Amino acid sequence: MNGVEEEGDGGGDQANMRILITGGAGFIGSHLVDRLMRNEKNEVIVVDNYFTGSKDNLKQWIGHPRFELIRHDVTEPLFLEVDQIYHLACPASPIFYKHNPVKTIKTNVMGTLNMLGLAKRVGARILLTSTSEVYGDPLEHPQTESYWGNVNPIGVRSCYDEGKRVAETLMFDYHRQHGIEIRIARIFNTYGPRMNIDDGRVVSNFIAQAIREEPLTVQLPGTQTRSFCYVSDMVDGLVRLMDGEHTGPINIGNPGEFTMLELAETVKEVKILTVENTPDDPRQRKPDISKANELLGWEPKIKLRDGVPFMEEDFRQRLCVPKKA
Ligand SMILES: NC(=O)c1ccc[n+]([C@@H]2O[C@H](COP(=O)([O-])OP(=O)(O)OC[C@H]3O[C@@H](n4cnc5c(N)ncnc54)[C@H](O)[C@@H]3O)[C@@H](O)[C@H]2O)c1
Ligand SMILES: O=c1ccn([C@@H]2O[C@H](COP(=O)(O)OP(=O)(O)O[C@H]3OC[C@@H](O)[C@H](O)[C@H]3O)[C@@H](O)[C@H]2O)c(=O)[nH]1
Repeated sequence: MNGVEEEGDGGGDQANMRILITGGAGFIGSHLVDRLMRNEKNEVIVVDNYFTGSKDNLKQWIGHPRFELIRHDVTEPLFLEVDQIYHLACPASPIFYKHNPVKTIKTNVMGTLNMLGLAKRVGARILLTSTSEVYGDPLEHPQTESYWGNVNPIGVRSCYDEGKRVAETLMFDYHRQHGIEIRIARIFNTYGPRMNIDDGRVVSNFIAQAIREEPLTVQLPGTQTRSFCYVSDMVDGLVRLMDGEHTGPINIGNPGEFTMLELAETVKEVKILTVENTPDDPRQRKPDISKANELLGWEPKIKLRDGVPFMEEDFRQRLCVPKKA
């Protein structure tokens, strides 16, 4: 995939696993589909409402006998027979999740409740893709899983970060009360091919702007930091977590930390335009990944400077802008 050699057999040692991926038409979800489909014992079902995802991301699998794609909104109940559920469905880019905050929190709360109900009915193991945003604007750095976070409960990001916090609570309550097998990944900023070109997240914005020869929009102050994980590393971490013995929550992310100004320089040395930021933007973010390392034997392999060119190549193809000789 995209110049990066992938590991593993697609996960799932057990014979003939039927695996549901909610949000599987999105960025991370579609790469997870590719990975799980490589194991011939896996049957993969994707449900997605196409809010931020696209059938195009799954075009190589449509019509495959072990693959099924269902248009469905996870805020509605779902009745299927599956062995594992990767529950990703939720808009992830701040511009999209703030666009309809009520729908975002419904997706996090009702969507997770519905998927837990499904897991309970059929005895499936369920993995939630939670987020580093549960740490809010963190007062501890780097962030370990034991940190409870610094989150504004009534801010414009709350539909997402508080939504994911409730989703984590629901996962643990179902686990304690009903014995459901749960896994929680706290994902840190992830990038790679297939991100929506107009997704609004910083890496996709900068790469699209550089290709279009537009100034890179660095939101003030520009010294805020993020840690960026390449998507193949992320998918590998998610599969290890699902197939391992630990509930989590476990941070999955790349600890390499960059300011937004440094990121702009990594993408390309072009003109930078500083623009206003939005409220409650976390000032710093970096995962402590000791737990993922010890419990899952996982660590990221792709450095930012190596991953960005794969994404640039994908964006150039989709924007039909070849690289200048
Ligand atoms: N990419 C990151 O940096 C990052 C970081 C932390 C957490 N996550 C989490 O990982 C998951 C996937 O993120 P992504 O980056 O691939 O985002 P994405 O927006 O590309 O994918 C989300 C998918 O969920 C679908 N979806 C949204 N609401 C739905 C609903 N109500 N019913 C059914 N489908 C719905 C969308 O159409 C899309 O296909 C999300 O849960 C996100 O919160 C991502
Ligand atoms: O064009 C841009 C876009 C964003 N930014 C800055 O880049 C930083 C990262 O912003 P993004 O929108 O990419 O993502 P955020 O880190 O704020 O949120 C993300 O966190 C983890 C996941 O849960 C989600 O994918 C998303 O909520 C912010 O400080 C933002 O101010 C820019 O400087 N310029």
